[in-house]
This record gives sequence, C-alpha cells and structure tokens, in this order.
Amino acid sequence: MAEIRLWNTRTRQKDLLDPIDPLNVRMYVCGPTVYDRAHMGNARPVIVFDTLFRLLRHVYGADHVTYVRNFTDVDDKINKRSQQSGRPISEITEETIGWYHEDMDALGVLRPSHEPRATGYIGEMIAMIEGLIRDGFAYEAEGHVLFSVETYAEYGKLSGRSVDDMIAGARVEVAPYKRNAMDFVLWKPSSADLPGWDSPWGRGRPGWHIECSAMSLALLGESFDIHGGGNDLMFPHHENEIAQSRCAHPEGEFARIWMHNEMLQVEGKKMSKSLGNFFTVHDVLEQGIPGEVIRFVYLSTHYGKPMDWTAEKARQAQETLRKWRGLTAGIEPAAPPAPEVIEALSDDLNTAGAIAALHKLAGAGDAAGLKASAGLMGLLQDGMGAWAEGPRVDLSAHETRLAGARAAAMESKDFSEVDRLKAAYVAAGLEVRMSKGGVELLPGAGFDAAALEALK
Ligand SMILES: Nc1ncnc2c1ncn2[C@@H]1O[C@H](COP(=O)(O)OP(=O)(O)OP(=O)(O)O)[C@@H](O)[C@H]1O
Ligand SMILES: [Zn+2]
Repeated sequence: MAEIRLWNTRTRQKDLLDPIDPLNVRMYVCGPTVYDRAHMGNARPVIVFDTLFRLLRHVYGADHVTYVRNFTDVDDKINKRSQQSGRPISEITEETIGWYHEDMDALGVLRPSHEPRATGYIGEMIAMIEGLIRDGFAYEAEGHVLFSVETYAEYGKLSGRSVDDMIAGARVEVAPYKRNAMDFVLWKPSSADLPGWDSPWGRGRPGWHIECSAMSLALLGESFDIHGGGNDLMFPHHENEIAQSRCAHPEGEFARIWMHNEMLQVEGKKMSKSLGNFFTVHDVLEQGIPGEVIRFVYLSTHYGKPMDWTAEKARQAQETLRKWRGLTAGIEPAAPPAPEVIEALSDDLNTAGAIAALHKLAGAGDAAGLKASAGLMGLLQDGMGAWAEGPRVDLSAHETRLAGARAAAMESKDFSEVDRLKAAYVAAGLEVRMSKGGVELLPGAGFDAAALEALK
C-alpha cells in the first residue's frame, strides 16, 4: 500500500498518514458560505482536496473514505444579501448551492460523501455549547455565549501565535460583555427579522466556528484524520474550531493532520470578495475555457504555493489536454495507474510532479497508462472532453494566407488586408503571432471554428 505523507500545519512537518481506521479514512474540509457564486480562489481548495480524496479512494478503497465538506447556510453575509436584495434567505442559499454544484461538477470534482448544511445541525451546536458552558470553557453574557480563550492553554498553537500577537494582529470585535478581547462568539441573539432558533440563551443563531466543530463531530466523530481548508482560515477559524472541539471532547484528538492550501492571487493579493478583485468560475467557463483546463492549471502548481490564474497558463494547459485527449481516444485505461504518479501524489500531493510524470507517459506513447494516471487526478475523464472533439481545423492554410498577405503588403505598403485578416482571426478566438520567422495562429480558449469557416 502506498505510504501517503502530508505536510501537517500542526506539527510543521510532513507526517505519515496513519489512519485511525484504515477502513474509514476521514477528512473534513471547510466549505463555502452560500450567498454568491464561487470565485476562482474558492475553487482551489475544492480541486486540491478532491484530488486528495481521489488518491485516498485509490489507496484505501472507494468505500473506505469519508469526505465531508459543509455548506455554511447561516451567516451574517447571507442575512445582509437577503436584506439588500429583498429575497428570502432560503431562496438565496438554495440557488447558490445549485450554482456551486454546477460549477464544481464542471471542474471534474466528485461530490463529497456528505455535504451537511449548518442549518441541519443547530441542535448539535446547542448541545456542544451547553457542554462547553457546563465545563467552564464558555460563558453567557447579554444573550451571547462566548468561548473563553484563557481556558484553553493551546489556543494559537496551530498558527503559532501567542494570544497577545493575536490581539495585536486581528481585527477583534470589542464588546463590553467579553471577558477577554479574543473570546469569540458561539451563539448570538437574533432580532425578529433575522433567522433564529430557540435555545437555553433565548432565540438566536450560531457563530460561524461552532458550525464546523458540530458537523465534523456528528459525521466523523471526536477524532479524524485530515482537516483541510485555505490558509486564510488558519486563524481565527481553525484555531477556534480546535479550541471548541478539544474542550468539548478532551478525550478525542479532533483532527490529526491539518492541511492548508495557499491562495490564488491577483497581482500578489489574495483573490477575495472583499477586495473585489475576483472573477467567478462561472465567468471563466462561460468564456469557453473547459473545466478540465482550469483543473489542469491548478494542479500544475503545488497546493502549498501561491499561484496566479493567467490566460497563457490556460492556453498551454488546453494544448496539452487536446494532445492527450487525441492520444487516449478510444483507449481503455490501464490498471493500476503508473507508480510514478501515485508516488508523486503520495508525497504531500505533489501534483506538479505527477503532471511531469504524465508528460513522460505521453512522450513514451503509453496511452493506457496516461489515461489511468490522469484519471486518478480527475483529468481526461469520460464525458468531459466534448470541447476537444470535432474535426481539427487546419490552421496552416490560414497561416500561409496571412503570411502571403503580409508579403504583398510589404511590397504595396497597403496593410489593410493584413489588418482585416488579423482582426478576423482574433475575433475567431485565435492568438496571432507574427515575427520575422513567420506567422503562427494559436487557438485560444474561446476558439470558434465556425467563425473561421465564414472568413472570406
Ligand atoms: N483566493 C483564494 N485562494 C484559495 N482559496 C481561497 C481563496 N479565497 C477563499 N478561499 C477558500 O475558499 C473556501 C471557501 O471560503 P468562503 O466561502 O469562506 O470564502 P469567502 O469568504 O466567500 O471568500 P472571500 O475570502 O473572497 O470572502 C475556503 O476554504 C477558503 O480558504
Ligand atoms: Zn471550518
């Protein structure tokens, strides 16, 4: 059996994955807050942990892995969206979850074993909060329940911060009823116009952090193998999850391995809704970029490194996938996938190394090995390759035509025909490269063969 090693934020080293129960390897990943379409940054953890899910299923057996990714469907951002738009909350969350499934399916992502919605686990959250109050880890104040960070000596250990650092670095909400500025909300009161549930502390709603603690406990138990999410969640969200879960169930370990993906960036800054520097997965798919091209681009960079999305990366990925789709058309995948690919993935999910191994398989003409190994990474899946089908247009005739027009224009000094052709090629989704050496036409993501046909 392949040995899987994963970088563990908690221990700051690559740890061997030694499942608590190899017959049920368990992973929890923080999912989206559902009030808007997922942006390209949000897709990164989804693709990363889907690839890990696929590897775990391969190594331990598809029936021996439980993967939970939640939907946060109660949150102040959702309330605000509802108030601004005048639409009911349930309508917004249902619609957003539908979009999320559509978009992630298009990226070749498997549905997790469970996709719990926070609103389905309010009773479990209340029970956990009651236990925390009973055991002295939390207190009630003015209708709120707060977790007292001073009661948990290891608070801040995951991200390696002291409580003083955290106070200095974080935008902590100062409230008169807090005993310590770092204490965080487990439960808060709801006015009549906000969603609320009856509780021992009056009608209210949960804080964000307790949602993940309650859902992971209900579906995975007190101890499980892997917890994942973006590194933007490490503090405070994951510190708070740990504090709540470890104090509510001191006999359990909560999560053994903590994995954090780095951010998708735009000009050196995290792509985020608050900065407004985002574009959605839906936008990119609508531009005609196939989902598996997006997936390939993401997997080309190790999850632990920041990355940018660029049109050039997408173009190269599309070219490679087109070639590989041609090579593997009608071929049955070999079983099992190539050992080099499994080895790379087992080394802290080295997807870039695995893609290098796929290139070698393709270079050696091992179509069956390529298909099986790419399949393990969610690439070259059946039913996702329609974009690569259909007759390939012979661009060489167009290249000759443009080169001829240019040669004529050099003589006549009238470049109007060259300009007309160039504009038509660009409009058809081609990239036009003209140098002294010659003319090259490269199909981009939005390539439209029909538009070329129409070119007179
Ligand atoms: N730029 C990014 N790159 C990679 N992962 C990201 C990025 N932005 C958010 N994520 C991840 O997306 C997942 C969903 O998070 P969530 O729904 O809370 O995002 P969000 O709060 O809507 O995003 P934003 O940070 O833009 O407000 C989390 O695991 C988070 O770490
Ligand atoms: Zn979480």
